[in-house]
Amino acid sequence: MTLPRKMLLIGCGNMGGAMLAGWLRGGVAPETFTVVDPYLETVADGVTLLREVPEGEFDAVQLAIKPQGLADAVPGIEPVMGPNTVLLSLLAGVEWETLAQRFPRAGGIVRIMPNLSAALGKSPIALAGEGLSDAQTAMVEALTAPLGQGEWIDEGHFDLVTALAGSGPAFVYRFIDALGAAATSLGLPEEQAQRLALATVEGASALAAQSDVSPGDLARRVASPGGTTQAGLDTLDANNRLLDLITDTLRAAARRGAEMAEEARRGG
Ligand SMILES: NC(=O)C1=CN([C@@H]2O[C@H](COP(=O)(O)OP(=O)(O)OC[C@H]3O[C@@H](n4cnc5c(N)ncnc54)[C@H](OP(=O)(O)O)[C@@H]3O)[C@@H](O)[C@H]2O)C=CC1
Ligand SMILES: O=C(O)[C@@H]1CCC=N1
Repeated sequence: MTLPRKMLLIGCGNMGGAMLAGWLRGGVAPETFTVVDPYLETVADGVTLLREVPEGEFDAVQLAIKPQGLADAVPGIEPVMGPNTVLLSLLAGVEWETLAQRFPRAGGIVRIMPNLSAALGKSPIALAGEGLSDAQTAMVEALTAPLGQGEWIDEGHFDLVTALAGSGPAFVYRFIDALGAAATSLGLPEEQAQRLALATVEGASALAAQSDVSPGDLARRVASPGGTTQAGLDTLDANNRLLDLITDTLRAAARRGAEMAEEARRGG
């Protein structure tokens, strides 16, 4: 494990903040981190908070700003890059090649796609990069370890993996809401319905994560033949309703990633 000695975090909002929380929770020394964020008010003890990119050398620089802010941010960030600096980019859609053109002096560039569960060390983390030394690869993998399950992927799959694993929590949160709202519309008090919906999804996903059988088999275990669950599953599965809806959902998210790649390529 070769964590960076000094790491610059540019942008510390929803996702950057979740990652920082995950690193600190995982025992990474707070003194490792310098955060640059225009309005963030506080950071954990030991972390340095700045308004502007400082001078100096960093082993790793993480970009966690909105993709649409990249063009404006580049001039301020580029000077901190050097042959010993690995750039990690969370920017959805923005391709490795676009980053390489914007940051030609970076010693290595990696696209990284976690989700908000990084704060709990439970995020899938997709990684894509090329030309990294063994030491740089080891550093990136050491950084992902406290946040969850790192996995190198083909960059051609990045938009789809972003839809699945980056945006995915939002789709799950919608499902929890729908479970509760549906029960409310059928007569259960709202607060009780929401509480039961959340507890059900929490328990079901924890069991699925620990189980040695597939989610499909678990669903079959819940469903007694001719019972209540089967009646519900038949409704979800009729004409592939749920599968088609989720396929359309991932397709729309991935397509937006491809559009954002194009916008970034054109300099947006
Ligand atoms: N949210 C998520 O679940 C996920 C997000 N991502 C990616 O992470 C990135 C960040 O998303 P998210 O955290 O949701 O966005 P947020 O808007 O919550 O966070 C971005 C932060 O960066 C700050 N910022 C903006 N410009 C600069 C700058 N030039 N220098 C330093 N800080 C700056 C913003 O400040 P201010 O608001 O004051 O402008 C804000 O605090 C995006 O590229 C997104 O694609 C990837 C996976 C999941
Ligand atoms: O919505 C977005 O564009 C980002 C990428 C994945 C999650 N949030």
